[in-house]
Amino acid sequence: MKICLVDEKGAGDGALSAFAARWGLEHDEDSPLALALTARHLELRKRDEPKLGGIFVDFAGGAMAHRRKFGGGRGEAVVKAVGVKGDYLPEVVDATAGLGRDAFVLACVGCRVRMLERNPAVAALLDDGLARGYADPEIGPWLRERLQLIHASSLTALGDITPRPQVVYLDPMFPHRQKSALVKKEMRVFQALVGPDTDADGLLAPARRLATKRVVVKRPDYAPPLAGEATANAVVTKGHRFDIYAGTPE
Ligand SMILES: C[S@@+](CC[C@H](N)C(=O)[O-])C[C@H]1O[C@@H](n2cnc3c(N)ncnc32)[C@H](O)[C@@H]1O
Repeated sequence: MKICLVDEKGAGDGALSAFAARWGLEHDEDSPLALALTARHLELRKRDEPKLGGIFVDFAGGAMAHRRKFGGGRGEAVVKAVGVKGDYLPEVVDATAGLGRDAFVLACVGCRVRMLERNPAVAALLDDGLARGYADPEIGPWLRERLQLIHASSLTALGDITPRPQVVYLDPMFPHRQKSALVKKEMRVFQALVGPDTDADGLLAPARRLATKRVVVKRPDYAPPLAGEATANAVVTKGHRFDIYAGTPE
């Protein structure tokens, strides 16, 4: 994938090309998107709209820390949708990890989550956030146990995942209905990188074969069900639906 790679921490040409090779990235001076290695973290920017600011993954601080400390915990819709109850904490494969927010909410309540992300720049952002999260004295010890990243496409990789999880979680990108100026700044930067996941329908069948208990699909409330497969079972919030499908018992 071509993107403008920026070295702001003085990593040097060798380190920058090793980083590019590791993630399958190619430096492109003319790309409208930049991935900057700064002294603190890896940051994605939209070069033609600098006012939007950069995005990076931060599990230990910022909005995710606030959500961990003051958010809904077991009351979060995604937690209810995967079926957490009492001592039951399902193992989850998050097959469309993105910036890892939903996976982190699940990890915070005690679920083990294997995240799959195919976009190399998103995977690099996530890996950078995980490394800092793993090193954090407060969350590091349990985060290392509960949250892992696999850089792969779920369309092909779901068939090889062992051991099988109880739940597979899907949250593919869906075209936004709001005019782009209204979409949150951060979301605009992310959308510029990822775009709609037009092949997402192909994820439902392999996800249902892999999960031993259920598949949960997050959709905006105006979106049709994934792969046109309607289900009566869903957790509904303001703005979203978490559609629930049966998996394949062992
Ligand atoms: C809407 S975002 C997910 C947001 C995530 N739930 C969160 O809480 O941050 C969708 C992500 O799924 C990824 N994705 C889509 N199809 C995929 C596939 N077949 N395999 C792996 N990742 C995929 C996209 O690259 C994108 O980063």
